[in-house]
Amino acid sequence: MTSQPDTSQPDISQPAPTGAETPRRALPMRRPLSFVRRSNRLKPSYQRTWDAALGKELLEIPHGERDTSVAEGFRIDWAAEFGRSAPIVVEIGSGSGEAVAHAAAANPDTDFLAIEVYKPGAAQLVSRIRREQLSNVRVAVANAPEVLDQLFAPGEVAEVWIFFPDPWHKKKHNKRRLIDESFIDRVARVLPAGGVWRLATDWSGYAVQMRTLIGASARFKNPHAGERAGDASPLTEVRLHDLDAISMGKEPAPLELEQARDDDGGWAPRFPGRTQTDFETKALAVGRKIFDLTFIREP
Ligand SMILES: C[S@@+](CC[C@H](N)C(=O)[O-])C[C@H]1O[C@@H](n2cnc3c(N)ncnc32)[C@H](O)[C@@H]1O
Repeated sequence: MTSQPDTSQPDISQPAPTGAETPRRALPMRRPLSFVRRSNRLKPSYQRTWDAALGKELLEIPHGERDTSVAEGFRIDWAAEFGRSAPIVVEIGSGSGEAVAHAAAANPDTDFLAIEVYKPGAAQLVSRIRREQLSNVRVAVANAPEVLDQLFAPGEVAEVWIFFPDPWHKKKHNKRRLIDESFIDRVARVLPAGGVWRLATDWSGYAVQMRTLIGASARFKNPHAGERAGDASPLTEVRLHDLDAISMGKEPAPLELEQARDDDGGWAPRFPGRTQTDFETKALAVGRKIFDLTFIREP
């Protein structure tokens, strides 16, 4: 079902500028995509919903050279789009939108933008939004780094959520991971001081990468630094039994307690606003552990 990744894309490896004085800008550079291009074909019923929602719940985004890019100069006035001024939560990689739809229904005073490149997933979300008559969600089918750069002014987003980003767990694919230094700068730009970045992953290597990279950024603070360390850390448990290998049906190579012990911790408690998606349910069913992280934008 999957085709070869499109590598003819803008490189987004350069840090985006940050700070209240920083304007929006697009970065036409080269970097591997964090997603593999899959079939965009929709079932007829979803196609009908898609057509009806285009320009309404489904943002009509003019694309550049790729169908997932955002055309240079395209902007959205969010207050006009939602018909009000309310905090905006951006969920990146929404999949079929279980989490964002659930959160939008529970938080009618907050506006939500779901960003997803996979059209059939976005179509499911659009269908859900219409079925549940949620007026506070919009869907952007485009590459998330470009959406952040071009569609938001500095400090315009109250929270950024990324739950279960594609793990790209093979070493040779690690460079495709969405969360790297340049992406951290992008998120920092759109959040105001005190803004919140919530993440979750079921892949311990990616969890450590997030904890290390974002934790090292002067722009973010981990409000749970040092918490859930040692025996209380999910990382200790994963390493001790090599749960990642077991969950993939591979021969485990468990570590001795001394090497397995995660003395750093820093894991957040499960964010109560994050509903359990099918994706997480499947991960738990094969014995994977979930890592939650929260970071606060520093002034
Ligand atoms: C593993 S799925 C998780 C879906 C959902 N968050 C959940 O918990 O069920 C990751 C999603 O991120 C999307 N994605 C990956 N890179 C993206 C990007 N650069 N921009 C937008 N979506 C992206 C993928 O298409 C995929 O649907």
